[in-house]
Amino acid sequence: MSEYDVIVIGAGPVGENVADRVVRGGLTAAIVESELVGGECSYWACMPTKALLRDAAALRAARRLPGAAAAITGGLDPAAVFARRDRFASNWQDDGQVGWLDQVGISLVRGHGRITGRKTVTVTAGDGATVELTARHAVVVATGTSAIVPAIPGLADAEPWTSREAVSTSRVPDRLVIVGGGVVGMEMATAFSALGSTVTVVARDGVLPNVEPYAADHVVASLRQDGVEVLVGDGPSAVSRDGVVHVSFTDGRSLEADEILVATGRRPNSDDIGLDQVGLTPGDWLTVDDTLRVLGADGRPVDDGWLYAAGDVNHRALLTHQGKYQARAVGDVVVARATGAPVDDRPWGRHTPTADHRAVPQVIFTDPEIASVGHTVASAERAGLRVRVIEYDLAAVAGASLHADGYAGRASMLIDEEGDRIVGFTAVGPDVAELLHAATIAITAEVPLERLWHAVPAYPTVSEVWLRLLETAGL
Ligand SMILES: Cc1cc2nc3c(=O)[nH]c(=O)nc-3n(C[C@H](O)[C@H](O)[C@H](O)COP(=O)(O)OP(=O)(O)OC[C@H]3O[C@@H](n4cnc5c(N)ncnc54)[C@H](O)[C@@H]3O)c2cc1C
Ligand SMILES: NC(=O)c1ccc[n+]([C@@H]2O[C@H](COP(=O)([O-])OP(=O)(O)OC[C@H]3O[C@@H](n4cnc5c(N)ncnc54)[C@H](O)[C@@H]3O)[C@@H](O)[C@H]2O)c1
Repeated sequence: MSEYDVIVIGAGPVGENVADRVVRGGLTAAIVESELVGGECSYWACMPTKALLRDAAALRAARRLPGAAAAITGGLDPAAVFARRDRFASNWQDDGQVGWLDQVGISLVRGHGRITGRKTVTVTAGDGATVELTARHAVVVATGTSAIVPAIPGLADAEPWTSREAVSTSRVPDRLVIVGGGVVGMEMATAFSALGSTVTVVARDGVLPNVEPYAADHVVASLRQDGVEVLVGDGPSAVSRDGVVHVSFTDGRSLEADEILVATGRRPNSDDIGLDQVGLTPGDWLTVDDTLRVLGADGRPVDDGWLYAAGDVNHRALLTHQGKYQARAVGDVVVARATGAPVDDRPWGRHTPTADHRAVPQVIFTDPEIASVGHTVASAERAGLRVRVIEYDLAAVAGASLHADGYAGRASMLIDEEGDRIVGFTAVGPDVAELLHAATIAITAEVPLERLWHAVPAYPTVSEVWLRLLETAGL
């Protein structure tokens, strides 16, 4: 049996950052990992997907400028794209990250972790050997999520790709069907269409339902222009594979493909981590309080509050940067509670990841990109906020028209009618990703509009849209 101050289950980006903060705070930490240190993000999600998308984005950017376009003599080289992707996925080897754990003094225990008692985690290694770890102060669950494969007749037997297979393949299928019009589905449609696949997206419930509809419309129009078929409103009723994949729909239509990718959302990796030991239901998302202590059915921290959950598994925001923000807060609060230092759990306090509720930034790396933070019109309505919507055509911004010929895009901001502060921002257009952090700062810092008026965007940059939005708002 080994004893540590803190045990973290899951060495994805979130678990690694929790352990790092704990060790920086002077405590000892062990991290348990059943696959690769670095988690989904490093090997099968953020990094490799963005590597798959980046070459095509650079090529499109050059094609939008006549002089640069004249220099392009060939198309995308899939083998070179896959080779660069392999580098960004560290060739699915975790020695680099293991070396970092060692360097900062975090103990790695390889194997599957399960809670087997109060502050106790039993780790089962690949060869079946077990080791029992106990925590003096806290156990933090950071086990992430896995792809959902929906119960469509024949789908599982047809051995569909999930995001893992799509992201790690070195093969471009001639015809690719993507089930799901969410973020994974639309990014992969963008990537594989550029790599040369004929892509059909089956977006039963619409495309990118959580962003402003105008932004999703821009992406759909652009994908359709590139030959991607986007089917909205119907889902597959049956799937089979006999060399090729056959997809049937409820209205009698059917289509054939060489590969099928399921991108229909995520489920928490919580089915086999011993949740029953603390009175919770295996397979559920973990509900947490504002310092990320796991809550029981009675709404109170389970046991006496030694169990925490951070990252995807608590379902607050399924994004790496937001999970790492939670990790910094939870690592620090565990140290504070262990050492008797003050806990700052007020909204926006040091130990409270309040931005999860107010200002979650996201970039969707489609063509065009979508950058958003805070509320959309729909989410503001659901939250009962009265907002004023200000929109502006990005094509009318000097910096945007210089950036690319035929620049098409749009930006909007939502102003809280009562507070006169921005509570939401969305932009869609080529290379809007880097516009986002200004909006994130404006929202988290609750900058009054009359002060924002003095933040002058440089000319001629795409950021000049800020000035245009403020002018449109009447300032
Ligand atoms: C295709 C795709 C693209 C994405 N792109 C982006 C993006 O561009 N930007 C962004 O911000 N987010 C992106 N995301 C989301 C991002 O990947 C997740 O938000 C992030 O990985 C969550 O980190 P995590 O540490 O909570 O979980 P994970 O990264 O899933 O890590 C959890 C770790 O826990 C381990 N584990 C699980 N159970 C156990 C156990 N019982 N014992 C031991 N170890 C265990 C797992 O093996 C894994 O290593 C993307 C997701 C997908 C699917
Ligand atoms: N750039 C980024 O930030 C980025 C990139 C990829 C993923 N992610 C994160 O990963 C998470 C998971 O993404 P995702 O796209 O897997 O999930 P998602 O929940 O965003 O989208 C899944 C979509 O599949 C649809 N769907 C479900 N069942 C279906 C069926 N039977 N037939 C057809 N459609 C069906 C849903 O209506 C939904 O629109 C997201 O929450 C996102 O935040 C982020």
